[in-house]
Amino acid sequence: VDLSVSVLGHTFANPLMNAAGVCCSTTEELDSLLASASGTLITKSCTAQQRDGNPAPRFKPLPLGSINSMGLPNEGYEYYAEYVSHRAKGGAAAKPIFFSISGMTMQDSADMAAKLAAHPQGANVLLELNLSCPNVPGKPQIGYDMQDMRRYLEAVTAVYPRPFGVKLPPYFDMAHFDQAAEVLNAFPSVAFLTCINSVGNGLVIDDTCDTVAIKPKNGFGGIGGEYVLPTALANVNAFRTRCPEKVIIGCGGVLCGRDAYQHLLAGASLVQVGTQLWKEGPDAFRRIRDELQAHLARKGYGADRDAIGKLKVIE
Ligand SMILES: O=C(O)c1[nH]c(=O)[nH]c(=O)c1Cl
Repeated sequence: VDLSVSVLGHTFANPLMNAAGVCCSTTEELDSLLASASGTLITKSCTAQQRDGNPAPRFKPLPLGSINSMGLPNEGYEYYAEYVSHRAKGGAAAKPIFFSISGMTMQDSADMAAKLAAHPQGANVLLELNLSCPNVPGKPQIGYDMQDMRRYLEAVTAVYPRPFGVKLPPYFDMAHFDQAAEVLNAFPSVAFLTCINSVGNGLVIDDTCDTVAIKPKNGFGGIGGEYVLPTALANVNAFRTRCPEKVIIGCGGVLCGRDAYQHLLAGASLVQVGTQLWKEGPDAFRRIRDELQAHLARKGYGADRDAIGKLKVIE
């Protein structure tokens, strides 16, 4: 089965990649993804300057997923810009690299986007603008404020001439799907949507000691893993149908090849792996890729792209 996917001006050997934030904060981690069976990779969401992030414990793996309130720890924009200078390749050896930006202010995001636009490897980098970090105390999610989201996209499109994408939070109401899609469709250069970021502000309790699992925000943090697959699939499909000109990247609840297949059916062209990558390491990509390949073959598909958006409803 041909797993290659050609979207956004690039061809990927397969649709799998990491979710921003997981196994992608340092050169070593990023190189481990580059060496893995993933189709491509994305850098940790960066801010203008290096950040330590929230106090630990700030991440906990769980039987059915994970909770995190990292607080945007990252090495700063220049570190990741330097990384893509050596690693992003065009031409035959292409492994285009996604670059996640999550400025502490709109101005910071616009400034970093302008720098990325001028980057020598700019044509081999795909910007994913993070509008959905749920874990910086005092900073409400941009993706949940439609006017804020519009202002952000106006500021970034004013300085970033290339097609780019946004990392969206999960929405849970049809009216919100409609409102968000209306804003996003007003920006043709927003070429892809990554659905979803973690389900914000869950609370995990360790009842052996009657205590919350993580320290920041009195234990409130973003939920990932098995818990979120139905919500992720709904968001992939909702934006697939509302934004037909945009590419959808699925993220959320992918543990195995069949989960990735479900994201394709829902309308995703690429599929990100977060919590399961954290638990299993980059070898997860070979396993999930082979499982996806086997599943598509069993279903009689010649290529994974033939499955994209093929979800049937009950008439
Ligand atoms: O706390 C984080 O660093 C974080 N954690 C998430 O679950 N999603 C994000 O976009 C970010 Cl930026």
